[in-house]
Amino acid sequence: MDDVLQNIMDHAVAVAREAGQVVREALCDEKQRDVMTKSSTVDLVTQTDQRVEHLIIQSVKKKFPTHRFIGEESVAAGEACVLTDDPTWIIDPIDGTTNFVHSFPFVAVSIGFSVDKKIQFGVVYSCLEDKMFTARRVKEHSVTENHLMLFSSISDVRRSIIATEFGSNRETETVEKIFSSLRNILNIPVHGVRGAGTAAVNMCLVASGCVEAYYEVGVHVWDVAAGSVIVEEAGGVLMDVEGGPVDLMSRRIVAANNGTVAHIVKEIDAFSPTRDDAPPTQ
Ligand SMILES: O=P(O)(O)O[C@H]1[C@H](O)[C@@H](O)[C@H](O)[C@H](O)[C@@H]1O
Ligand SMILES: [Mg+2]
Ligand SMILES: [Mg+2]
Repeated sequence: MDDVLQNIMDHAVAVAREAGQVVREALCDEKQRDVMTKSSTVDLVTQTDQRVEHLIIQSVKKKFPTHRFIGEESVAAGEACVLTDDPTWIIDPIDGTTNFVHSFPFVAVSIGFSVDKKIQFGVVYSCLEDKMFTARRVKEHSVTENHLMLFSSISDVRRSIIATEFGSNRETETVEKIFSSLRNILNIPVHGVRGAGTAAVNMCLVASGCVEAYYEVGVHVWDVAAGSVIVEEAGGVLMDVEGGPVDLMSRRIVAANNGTVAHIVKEIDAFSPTRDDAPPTQ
């Protein structure tokens, strides 16, 4: 199985790079950044998101015809978001669509691969930085192209930088919760709070030791599937925002180094968005 998995992972890296090239070219063409909206007026999608997801799925289907898919834009188009034991590609064609639309320079292609409901490997290609992050759920972990993982050993949360995002839900109660968590964390006080505008890149920042923790409520499984392996294989931990094991379908995540995770979890004003795998409402 090892060689088989490596073969699949090599394909994921190659197709992520190909997809990244499409994204880079699309950035120079305003038409390809024309905005449509999904769950709210600030939940953006472009024809490039759809095109890149199609490219990835078609490329994988040719090589691995029995594999299944959970893709952000396919789910938006009505496909079910159900993780089975079958080999499944979990795809976010453009993580950071708002960044893409505004040319804010952090945009990633994120691909996680799951078997038996466990993510086996993750590939995050931060395509404007041209950084490829990969990790496989075995002892080995690697970040190609010299982007070494330098995991943070800071255990004093007051010396940390915490990454988070504001998401795309602007309901008053949600915004209140987001600011309540942010206020608690700033008041620790931490050195700073940052956000790259993409969950996948934020998780790679944790794996690289650039930030000590990343948390968000409202993410989706395609935002965090790949990053989850990258963080764990770098030596980090994943947790639910109220402590306990993370559930990638729950839309809640903390990814952190060991020293700060407990402190961050204490400060988050948690809430529970509708799960990714909830049956559709009629
Ligand atoms: O929709 P895309 O794929 O760009 O992903 C999301 C980000 O990854 C979130 O962290 C972020 O908070 C946003 O919700 C953003 O939408
Ligand atoms: Mg995303
Ligand atoms: Mg996306």
